[in-house]
Amino acid sequence: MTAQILDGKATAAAIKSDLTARVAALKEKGVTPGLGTILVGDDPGSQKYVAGKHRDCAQVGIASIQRELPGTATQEEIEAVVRELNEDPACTGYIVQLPLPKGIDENRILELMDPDKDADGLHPMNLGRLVLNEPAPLPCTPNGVLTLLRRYGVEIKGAEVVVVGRGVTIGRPMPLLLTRRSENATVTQCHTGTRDLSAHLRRADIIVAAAGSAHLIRPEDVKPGAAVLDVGVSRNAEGRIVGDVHPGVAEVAGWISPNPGGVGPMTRAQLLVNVVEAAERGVG
Ligand SMILES: Nc1nc(=O)c2c([nH]1)NC[C@@H]1CN(c3ccc(C(=O)N[C@@H](CCC(=O)O)C(=O)O)cc3)C=[N+]21
Repeated sequence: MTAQILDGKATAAAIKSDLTARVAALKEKGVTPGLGTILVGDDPGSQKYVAGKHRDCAQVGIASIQRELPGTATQEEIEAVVRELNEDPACTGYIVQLPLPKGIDENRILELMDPDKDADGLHPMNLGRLVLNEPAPLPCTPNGVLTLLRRYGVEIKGAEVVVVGRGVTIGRPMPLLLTRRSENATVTQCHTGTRDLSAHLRRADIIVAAAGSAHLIRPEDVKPGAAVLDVGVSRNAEGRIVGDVHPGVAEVAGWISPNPGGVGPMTRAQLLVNVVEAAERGVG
């Protein structure tokens, strides 16, 4: 058996085409959504991701606001740019590209953001709203995973889901999304302190691998027919992306998300969704 591909690139393209029409409708009402990005330092990976986000914006008609600071920027200098975007009416949503340089208090920066302009869904107010089941912009990567599963008809209701990882962007919010009444999955969260990871994985109908550990998920760990989402990003000696999922898993799984071409493009698409929804709330 060879797994069906959960094609994030194609799904993101479909989402962007839907958003293009919604942005055009907003513009007719006199509202142009604008995505801001704050990038600190010159990490080539971060530069590439941010450039991709602005390319997406151009495709769907969202205005781009780019702020770049040197890696030597102080806490106060970054906070001044956050305040500026909070005040800027042309900026309807923005992100602070993570990670920030060593010595910068990341959480303080996030807390300073206007939660209504939080395009990532990572502001503590919005994470709190998610816990409380209140409407909030959803964290982009977990929401991208969910959208991909829905798009391909993977049964989530009643499914045993294993989330591997407990990072703030994926591991921690993912179970919150999956256990809402609208999803009704049963979730096990595994991490580096898990005693027998394979035992948990082998029972899973859906695996969300967000550990950042190259080829952690091996074919013998996967129940035949399971859906496997590869969220991890490591790089090999040549600088190529290596995911958390061993290539042999494709022979066992029922569905698999490629990496690259899976969850990454979905993350970017959900970011645009958050920006457009925030602008629509402003209009409606
Ligand atoms: N505030 C903040 N928000 C983020 O959403 C955020 C962040 N900080 N910091 C870093 C991570 C990483 N991230 C990715 C987004 C898209 C791809 C993506 O589109 N990847 C392509 C390939 C890109 C390549 O070839 O390098 C793919 O998977 O097909 C990857 C990674 C968002 N992040």
